[in-house]
Amino acid sequence: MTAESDTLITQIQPVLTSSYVQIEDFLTAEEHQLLFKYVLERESQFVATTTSTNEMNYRQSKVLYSFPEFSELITTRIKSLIPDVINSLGLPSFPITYIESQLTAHNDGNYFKIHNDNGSPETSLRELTYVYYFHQEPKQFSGGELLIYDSKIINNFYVNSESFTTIEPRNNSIVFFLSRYLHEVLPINCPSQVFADSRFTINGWVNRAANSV
Ligand SMILES: O=C(O)CCC(=O)C(=O)O
Ligand SMILES: [Fe+2]
Repeated sequence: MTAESDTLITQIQPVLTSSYVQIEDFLTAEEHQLLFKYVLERESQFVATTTSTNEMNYRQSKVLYSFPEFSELITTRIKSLIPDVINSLGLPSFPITYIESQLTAHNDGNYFKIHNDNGSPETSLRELTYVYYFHQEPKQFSGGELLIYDSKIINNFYVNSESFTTIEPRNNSIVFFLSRYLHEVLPINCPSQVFADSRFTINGWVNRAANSV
């Protein structure tokens, strides 16, 4: 196919607007405080993140993969919100098998470039992405907005359109969106570079049953 016909196809595809839900006050003040303390005590257990494609310079942040004391609380609460979230996003309901979770810290200069969350065989059952944001008050970083791109379908693939929605990583809020949406985390500016001043998240994926569509 020529570059010219490529351009033509790009131009005629309709833009599919991405939708998302952001819910404030996801944890109680006490839970939020306990979580923050828990994270600070485990700084040494955080490791550098990688991506499933192992591409260089695609993602920079730290992650804690095991935090049973909180992952249980978070996933239980997410399960109770799912019917409302699915409704708000205008999705048909789907059978949920399991919910993944990880805990990340973005500090000065960290970022996550444009990607989707279910593009490989191991991740193809991820239907919904959630991101719970928490940080120290007053906030000690700027940047780190989440951009969710609108889509177009080209040659049977979802690709990002140029338009996007900017989401503020608001303390104690949780965001839900479709895992297939292209999204990115803009670079964080955290002048102190102190771990406690990071942009923290508990984020993960709601997986559907293998035989559901
Ligand atoms: O931290 C965020 O806002 C999004 C993180 C993300 O896209 C991911 O972990 O896949
Ligand atoms: Fe993502």
